[in-house]
Amino acid sequence: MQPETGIRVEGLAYAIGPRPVLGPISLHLPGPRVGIVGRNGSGKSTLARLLAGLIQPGEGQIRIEGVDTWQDRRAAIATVGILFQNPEHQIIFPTVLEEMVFGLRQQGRSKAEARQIALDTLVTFGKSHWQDANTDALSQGQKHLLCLMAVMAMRPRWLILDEPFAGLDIPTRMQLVRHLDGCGARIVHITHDPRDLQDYDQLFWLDRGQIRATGGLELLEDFTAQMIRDGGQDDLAQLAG
Ligand SMILES: Nc1ncnc2c1ncn2[C@@H]1O[C@H](COP(=O)(O)OP(=O)(O)OP(=O)(O)O)[C@@H](O)[C@H]1O
Repeated sequence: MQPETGIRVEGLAYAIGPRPVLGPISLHLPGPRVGIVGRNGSGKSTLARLLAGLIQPGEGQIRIEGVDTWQDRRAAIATVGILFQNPEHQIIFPTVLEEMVFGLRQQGRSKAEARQIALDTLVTFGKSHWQDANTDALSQGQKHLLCLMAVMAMRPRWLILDEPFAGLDIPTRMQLVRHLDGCGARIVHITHDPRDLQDYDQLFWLDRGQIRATGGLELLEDFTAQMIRDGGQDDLAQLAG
């Protein structure tokens, strides 16, 4: 039998209390680059966390390269990494090297091996001089890059990006895109901003927890047109039930 490839989402649903937040959805994301676009509150972060195996599906299953990301956590941390919108939610150690070593230790590597891989990764990114830097003293863009380096040190086959460029200026964004393009992982990029997905050809539109459309770049035009129509309304006034 051929090994399973890509991301398979089957009957995935998630609710918070009585309130359905996502799904049920079924998808096959072959990669290498998948874009998911949706409005605020459409369920993007929930989907990102489910894909990375950080929260338990209410119903259904997610398999990435055949690994059930919730059931098999050990295999999952070798298969999928996630970058959050806010690096402050990811960085917990006082120095760059310690931050990078942590995930590798979680993968079961020895101290010496984890340290060596972290140092090698810093060399690959041209950032060896960062190893003893204080993480608190990094700029927002530098914190994003540290998170990317820390996750790439773990050599995931897939990287889930949850609005990774929100709040970054144009040069910082361009530099991060360059690093991402060269990182070698397959990517699921989840965002509210269609401009982030101009180079993506497998696109999905997430709307109120459901997949509203699937397609190529034309999907971004439809999404933008709908967003402009929504902008003419006052749906911010509606509170979630
Ligand atoms: N802890 C929570 N309690 C209640 N409702 C929640 C909670 N977390 C998320 N939700 C609701 O679930 C829905 C999906 O949230 P999610 O954060 O996944 O959306 P999103 O598309 O990432 O939003 P944004 O773009 O604003 O970050 C939203 O309607 C949100 O209000």
